[in-house]
Amino acid sequence: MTTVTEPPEEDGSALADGRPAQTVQAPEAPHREPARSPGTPPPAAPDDDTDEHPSPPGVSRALLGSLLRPHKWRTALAMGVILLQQAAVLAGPLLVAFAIDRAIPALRRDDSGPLIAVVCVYIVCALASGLLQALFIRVSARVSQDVLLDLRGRIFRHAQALSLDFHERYTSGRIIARATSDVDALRELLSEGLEELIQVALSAVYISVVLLALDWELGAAAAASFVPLYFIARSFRRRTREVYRRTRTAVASVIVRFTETMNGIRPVQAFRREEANDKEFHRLNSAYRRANGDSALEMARFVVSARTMANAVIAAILVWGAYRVADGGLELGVMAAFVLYLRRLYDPVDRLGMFLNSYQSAAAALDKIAALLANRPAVPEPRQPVPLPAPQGEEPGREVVFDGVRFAYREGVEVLPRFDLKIPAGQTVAVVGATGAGKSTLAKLLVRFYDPTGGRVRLDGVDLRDLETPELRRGVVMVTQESFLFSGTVAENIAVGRPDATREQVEEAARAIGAFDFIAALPEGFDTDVRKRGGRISAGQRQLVAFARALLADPAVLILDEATSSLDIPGERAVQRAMHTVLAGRTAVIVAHRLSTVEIADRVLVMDAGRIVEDGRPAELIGGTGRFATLHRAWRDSLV
Ligand SMILES: Nc1ncnc2c1ncn2[C@@H]1O[C@H](COP(=O)(O)OP(=O)(O)OP(=O)(O)O)[C@@H](O)[C@H]1O
Repeated sequence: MTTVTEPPEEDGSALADGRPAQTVQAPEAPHREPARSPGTPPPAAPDDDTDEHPSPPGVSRALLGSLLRPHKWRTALAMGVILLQQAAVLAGPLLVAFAIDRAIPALRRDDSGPLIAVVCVYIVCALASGLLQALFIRVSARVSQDVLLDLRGRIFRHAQALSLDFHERYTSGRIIARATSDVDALRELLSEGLEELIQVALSAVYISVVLLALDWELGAAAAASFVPLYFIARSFRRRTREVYRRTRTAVASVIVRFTETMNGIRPVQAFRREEANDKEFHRLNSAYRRANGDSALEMARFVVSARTMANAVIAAILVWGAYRVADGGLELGVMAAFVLYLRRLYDPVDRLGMFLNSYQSAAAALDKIAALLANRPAVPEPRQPVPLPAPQGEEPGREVVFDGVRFAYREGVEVLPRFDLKIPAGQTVAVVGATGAGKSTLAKLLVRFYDPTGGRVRLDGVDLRDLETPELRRGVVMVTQESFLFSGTVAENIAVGRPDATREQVEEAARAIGAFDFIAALPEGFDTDVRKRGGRISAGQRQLVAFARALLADPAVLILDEATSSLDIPGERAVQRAMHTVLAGRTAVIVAHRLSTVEIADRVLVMDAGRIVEDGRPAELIGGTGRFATLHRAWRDSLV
């Protein structure tokens, strides 16, 4: 890869043993950055946070069901509690009616018993309502927190297990958006919205029953007013579906741009991209604001229509009720209770609006999350795994064969038209060629980041597709050009290659590679945290740590996607020596950028447009008249 990529800052990822773990280092940066000016974050995603596989109808619901199912008893308990709580709250107006129509006349007859009784019941109801509300909040909060914990875990595990192919198109910013702002939208629904809905729905049912019991004619008129309210809510839901989707997409774009700019902060500053990035960020941020504004406008419309309708109903019932009281057909206390209940019936209209707001937002978010979770790894686990044959001899190396391999990243654009290659066990092959010739693609197929579109890649005769991931991971290891450090200590970073390694083995690997001395000189030696001050190590030292990792992993096949960043001469020598150690006895493929590296190879392959155009021992090719000889001569002349 000849594009000069900045060695990335160490990621914050904790040491994790996830797929694709065939690398002892992180997989390559999620997206290649082909033809774009340096410092510009990738053009992907900002306006197109559309999922290639939108979740089919019902998938979001199924996801929600699967999240709630394990908590069905606690959910039922929360429902029971809120039912009782609402009963306690709604007893209030009934008690007022009783006090007016029964207790006060009784007091006039010097009988204070009913008033004392009604006051006692009122106090008990108020206390019970408070306690039950607290219990409901506790139970429902636990359910919602558990659901969110589960969901965040699913997103993380799933994204980590998806193949490189997925990560190259989805971008890490979008995954972060799914796991943060989308999960947050669901949290709002679960922790606040659902409580609102349950309270609104229950109080509507209770109040309707009480109203019907108080006076069935007025009650029926009040209940009938739900019909237009239902239609108003339905039309709000329909109209706003698109607006809320737009909001989710817009917030994802903002997060994507933010994370990508910060990840590439060095080229951004080096190429003075700040102003251009500012403008672009402002555009995306404004789109987010517009989308939020649109949803707030729709909310306002809903609340105004629902409130107007509710007030019209209350006014009509007041007039009708007043006539009936005047006629003596209705007691004044009943009329007062009726109006109080009616107020309570329509007061939650705003809360219904809040619920619909969080519901729409959560539905759009859940849709996005479900679409992400619907992605299947492009390199699936084998149905009937085949074990690798027992190693022949002492050396770890195994034979690698590319057998009629064809490969295309995109349909119709073949990068490897037909590729045949046999690498005997223990051989070190250096692959050279112009940029875009297909060298890294070859490496990616060998580590099974992708499966070939035709033909097969075999390791000791076994198709890579038939190998279980742990076996493939043990057998083939790739050291990518970014010497990636996970957060943790230097020792932990080396042990990524073999998590069960002892401290002695870790130190032994470092010693063999020639990294022991500089690690021992760090403030806390092998226990130095690579992300803390003093733990920062140079690019060459990172490469040595990466080699120690690979040595400890002890794979049969090692792929080195060589770094292009130039090291100083002593640094380069140290890396070369380490390379000798780590390659000994293994089958190795080096995507070589330094011609000095080629000299340590047993064989050189010159690639052009996905084909091998020269193949031979370094000395043979250098002595010949082909492309490699020309290239080598030019390099040697440049050294003089
Ligand atoms: N993820 C991808 N999606 C689509 N096309 C890709 C992808 N990765 C590589 N390509 C294309 O495949 C071809 C081979 O790329 P590859 O990275 O294998 O070349 P390379 O020889 O390693 O080049 P370089 O030395 O510049 O890294 C190029 O045309 C490249 O644009």
